[in-house]
Amino acid sequence: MGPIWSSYYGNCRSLLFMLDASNPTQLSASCAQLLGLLSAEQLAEASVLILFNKIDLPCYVTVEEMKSLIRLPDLLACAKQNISTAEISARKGTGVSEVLRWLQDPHRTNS
Ligand SMILES: Nc1nc2c(ncn2[C@@H]2O[C@H](COP(=O)(O)OP(=O)(O)OP(=O)(O)O)[C@@H](O)[C@H]2O)c(=O)[nH]1
Repeated sequence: MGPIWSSYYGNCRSLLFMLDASNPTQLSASCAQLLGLLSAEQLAEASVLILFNKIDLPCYVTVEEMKSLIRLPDLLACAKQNISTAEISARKGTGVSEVLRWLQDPHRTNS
């Protein structure tokens, strides 16, 4: 779906980017897609929430290691957007209330 994402950039204020925390083999491709989104001019004002999903599944790489592999500290420092992260399990519902709070937070954006 990545090639058509740009059709949805207009008026986008909030961006939820979901990574599969149970499958590190997708990490580099996901990171490249994330960098593309963060560098899109139309998304410069958007608030970004990076979701590490499927934390209920075992994985040989921890979420902290994944954050390091995608160089999250550098992204937070260099991106124009306000970026937050959350660790969730969409299947079990873990962390989903945090995501809803983020979406409803009026201080997250200026508009
Ligand atoms: N264990 C677990 N499974 C999940 C979670 N979220 C989604 N899934 C399952 O992952 C499978 C793929 O989900 P999709 O929503 O189709 O995601 P996708 O991006 O198309 O596919 P994947 O890359 O495999 O995640 C489905 O069987 C979902 O039920 C989760 O948090 N934990």
